[in-house]
Amino acid sequence: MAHKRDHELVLVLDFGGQYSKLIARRIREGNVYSEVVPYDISLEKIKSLDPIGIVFSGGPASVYSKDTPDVDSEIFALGIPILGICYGMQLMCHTLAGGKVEAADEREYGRAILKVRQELGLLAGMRENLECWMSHGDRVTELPDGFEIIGETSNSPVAAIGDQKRGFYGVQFHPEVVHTSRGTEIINNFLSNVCNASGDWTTSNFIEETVEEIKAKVGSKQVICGLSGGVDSSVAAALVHKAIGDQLTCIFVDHGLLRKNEAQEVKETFGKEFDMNLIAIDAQERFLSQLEGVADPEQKRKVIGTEFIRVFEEEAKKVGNAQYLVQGTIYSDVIESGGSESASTIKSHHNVGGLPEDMEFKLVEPLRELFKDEVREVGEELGLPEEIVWRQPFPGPGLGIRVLREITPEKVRILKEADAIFREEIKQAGLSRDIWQYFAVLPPMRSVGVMGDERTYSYTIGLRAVKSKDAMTADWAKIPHDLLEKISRQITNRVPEVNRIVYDITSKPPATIEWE
Ligand SMILES: Nc1ncnc2c1ncn2[C@@H]1O[C@H](COP(=O)(O)OP(=O)(O)OP(=O)(O)O)[C@@H](O)[C@H]1O
Ligand SMILES: O=c1[nH]c(=O)c2[nH+]cn([C@@H]3O[C@H](COP(=O)(O)O)[C@@H](O)[C@H]3O)c2[nH]1
Ligand SMILES: NC(=O)CC[C@H](N)C(=O)O
Ligand SMILES: [Mg+2]
Repeated sequence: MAHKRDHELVLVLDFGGQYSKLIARRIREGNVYSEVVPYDISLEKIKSLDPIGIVFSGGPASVYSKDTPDVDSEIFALGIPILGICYGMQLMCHTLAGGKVEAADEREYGRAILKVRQELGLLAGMRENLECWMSHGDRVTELPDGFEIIGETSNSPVAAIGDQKRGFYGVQFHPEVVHTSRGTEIINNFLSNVCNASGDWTTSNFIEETVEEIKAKVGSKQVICGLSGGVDSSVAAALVHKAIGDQLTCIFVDHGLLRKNEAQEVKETFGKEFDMNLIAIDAQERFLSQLEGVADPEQKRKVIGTEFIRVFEEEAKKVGNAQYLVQGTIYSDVIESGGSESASTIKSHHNVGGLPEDMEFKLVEPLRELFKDEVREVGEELGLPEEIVWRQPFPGPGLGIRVLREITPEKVRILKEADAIFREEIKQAGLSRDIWQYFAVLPPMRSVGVMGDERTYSYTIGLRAVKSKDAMTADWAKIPHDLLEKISRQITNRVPEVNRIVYDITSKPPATIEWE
């Protein structure tokens, strides 16, 4: 996004955090323009941009290690308010006189309860305890001069700090994620109480601008789109179709790793709802043969990413040698694939980090900067049907990353059956809109059981169900025990290869939503 000169600006310095972009989004939602910039941006550049506030993001490094991302200490002399989040707070304490950061005895991931000690600055107006989301292994043990503690959790005595005079604040938790209750208010407090922002920014019209950009980019050329039936590629296809109409051909690939009956359902829905060219490809055999013997999760993702592109290349030749490929890539795919300079690779999403190096397509990814909930808003505004907009996310590599380790046709078949039963039960219980994503996984293990007085040595199925909004953080869904019991009974009765069911009760972080 171009710098909007005439508006107030808050800069987010990116230390490689998973949520850096989310911080900027929250600030813009608070009506102040914000941009993410690399942490090593020069002081001169900062001065020339004249921000009203600066945020230091989180990041994977530890401030006390060697060669970690840091800042020029002069940044604290510019007279600009600063908010440090997680690594950002630790860096502030490590750099300013008097502060100290050490590895914590106990690491802290997921939910924590913040006790507000002082309703000051960031925490103004927040008397009661707040639910907040943590993801750290280091902690601040000594405060820099001038700072005081304004909030604590049971594991982090220094969970929120401030130096009111200089307008410096720090939080160990992440106010930018939806799982931190009142996180938005904390960010708004920083903007209005600390930076004295007037709030002169409004989000511009995404659809109109994007349609114009697509037209300008592809002109009269032929374009293909990888269409999965999921929200992201449907919204991307609808946007591109709005821009260039019949120049677009959508390609749906059945790689043999789809859910039970999915290929049929996607073809039907799209035939009915969309007036677009659609080609369906049966590529089951080629994907499964490429995946034979591949067990490493990252390797599997790369094999799948490459094979997708090979199929698209073949099809592109048949539709006027199309050189543009539309993908429904969204921001979480990008950041998890290690999409910023100092960010870790969490997993290579097939459509970003899993792409082959020799790919020649020019990519058209109109949703690359958006989060899932924003994509859904755009989908609704474009008038896409509810069953598409609110479809639960399904990863491009499909069951390929839910059969853990090596994939065999038998394992895919077992997982398909168990997963279909789980989804059917959730739907029947009326919970499908309540739970964000729910599915079964097949771990690479067997265990002993007894069925009809006979010993069994069979597969375990893991059930995963989470609540989320944007996939950046997630909490496990509290499915009623009697429903879990029914699901367990149904799966073990109806899928003979399975004798044990486990339910995943980890949040993200520390886990991710998928198991691979
Ligand atoms: N079976 C498929 N056939 C063709 N393209 C696919 C397929 N699966 C994934 N893709 C491409 O990869 C992109 C990323 O997949 P991803 O699953 O994240 O998105 P989606 O399927 O569009 O949405 P959702 O996250 O809701 O499932 C898709 O937007 C699409 O362009
Ligand atoms: O298109 C995709 N290609 C992939 O390679 C991929 N991996 C995970 N996902 C989906 O992304 C969201 C976040 O997943 P994780 O918490 O497992 O990282 C969840 O909604 C996942 O289902 C993928 N989508
Ligand atoms: N999320 C973060 O910014 C983590 C900071 C640091 N790596 C820690 O573990 O404490
Ligand atoms: Mg999908």
